[in-house]
Amino acid sequence: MRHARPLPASDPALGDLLVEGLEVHAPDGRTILAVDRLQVSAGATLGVQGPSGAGKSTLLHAICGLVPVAAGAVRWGGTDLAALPEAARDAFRRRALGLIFQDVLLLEELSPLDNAAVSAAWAPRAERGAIRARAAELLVRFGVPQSGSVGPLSGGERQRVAAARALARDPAAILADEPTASLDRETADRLVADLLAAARARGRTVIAVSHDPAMMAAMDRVIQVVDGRVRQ
Ligand SMILES: Nc1ncnc2c1ncn2[C@@H]1O[C@H](COP(=O)(O)OP(=O)(O)OP(=O)(O)O)[C@@H](O)[C@H]1O
Repeated sequence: MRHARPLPASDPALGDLLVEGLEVHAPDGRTILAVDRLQVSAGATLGVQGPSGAGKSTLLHAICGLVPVAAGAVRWGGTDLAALPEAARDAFRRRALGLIFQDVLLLEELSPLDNAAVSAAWAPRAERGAIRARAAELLVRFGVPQSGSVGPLSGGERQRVAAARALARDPAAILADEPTASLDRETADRLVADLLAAARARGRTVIAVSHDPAMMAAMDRVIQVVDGRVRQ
């Protein structure tokens, strides 16, 4: 992987998230999400619940700059992600945000450790050792082997490798979409406990979409998304 300039270290002082007047439209122009105001303090954990098709994933994608927005602002501290061009949004996301999505895409030919430490590839040279060390530590904590290929890993183990990957660079905020969807109760509870403990220990923001009541119960605050609207 080649990058013109290494990205600076993750910024722990990213600040609060403030979403204002946000609108996301489908390609046919239909409004699929409209948020008047949503604030998440730096270091807080927020759960997002709601019926299927309500707009939860769209909200998460807008918050991390993965979908273009038709109107409004998505401010992380002083940066309005919605106002940035796509390349700058991508750079911001790589630098400041850790993503754990439902479809866990791992590099099949690499080991769990190489997958969890993959962000070292685009980090400045001086940070690479720390990222790899953190990735190794997280895999131990999550109970996943570091070596071998990821091919034979179970869905739950893959989910935990993805969580370690999201946390290894120590991002200022972690955004998760149904991180416990494919896990049994015990594994889900352990992942949530580990994820929140790791984030809280370092004052990191967590925003998680989930249908899992146990996960929602562990969050500082829970909002509902219904018909493309946020109910606080
Ligand atoms: N690219 C798109 N084109 C057209 N419609 C879309 C697009 N993306 C999302 N939608 C629609 O927007 C609505 C919200 O979708 P979204 O995936 O955000 O819901 P969700 O609450 O996350 O659902 P689930 O819980 O089933 O994952 C749905 O009606 C969906 O069909």
